[in-house]
Amino acid sequence: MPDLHQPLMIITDLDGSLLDHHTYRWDAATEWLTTLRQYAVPLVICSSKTAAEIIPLQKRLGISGSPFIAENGAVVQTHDQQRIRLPDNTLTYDAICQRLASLKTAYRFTGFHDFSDPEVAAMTGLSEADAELSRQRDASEVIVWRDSDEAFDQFHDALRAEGLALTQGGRFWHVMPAGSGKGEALRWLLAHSPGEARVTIGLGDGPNDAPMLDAVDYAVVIKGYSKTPVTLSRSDQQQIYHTAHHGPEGWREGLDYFLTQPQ
Ligand SMILES: O=C(O)[C@@H](COP(=O)(O)O)O[C@H]1O[C@H](CO)[C@@H](O)[C@H](O)[C@H]1O
Repeated sequence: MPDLHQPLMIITDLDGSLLDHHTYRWDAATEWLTTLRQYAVPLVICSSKTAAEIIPLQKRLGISGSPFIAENGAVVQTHDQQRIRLPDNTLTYDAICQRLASLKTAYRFTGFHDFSDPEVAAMTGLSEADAELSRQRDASEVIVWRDSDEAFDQFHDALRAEGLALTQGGRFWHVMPAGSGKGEALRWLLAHSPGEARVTIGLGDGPNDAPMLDAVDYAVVIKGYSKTPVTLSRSDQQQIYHTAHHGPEGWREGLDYFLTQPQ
């Protein structure tokens, strides 16, 4: 079991994990946030939210300046505040939107690019100001699917042919460059982090968190609301914990499980 006296790193998803799925509050996690600060354990956000959303949130969480993973792994900000797009720093948001626009004649879907701030606010429960931050995307698009299941499979193939990948968050589908993802981004960030190797604990609730939860030493699968289960490829069951609670209560439960058990 990991313990607070060894070099640790916590990697966390936001919506439905550290943040409540509906209210975006994190009250149940505050005690652990204080403890992690006391022990100087880095807390790395790994979310499908944008950098524009994550930076003010880091400030409110007291972790400003920490590296983070945004847009499902298509964007990474390093310890020295360099922001890069993965996998190869080339595919911009505009380029992704252009490729998606070419598929709009064949399939029915709507992206954050096409919605207004009030529309995104109404779908998500974010304020209009926060919805605006969620629409400041650098390297991935969020979409609402409006076509049939059959068309969805063909759409997925068409995306692959365009060099794009698809993943599912708690609320939305996300289109990003092929080869990017939360797991790839975490591996990249760990490889580019200075200092000693750290034992990693990851927490997430959605199918898009699975690659991140496969890439950490200890995985907390937080009870989510998505109908799609979180399926991990790893088989080391002793290093995986499934919570009974949703959101920040589950987040607290997961850290309690791995960090407060007698050694
Ligand atoms: O797809 C979704 O359900 C969420 C998931 O975000 P996480 O990876 O769970 O932090 O992300 C989208 O919606 C959020 C609002 O509910 C926005 O804040 C994000 O920018 C957007 O990517």
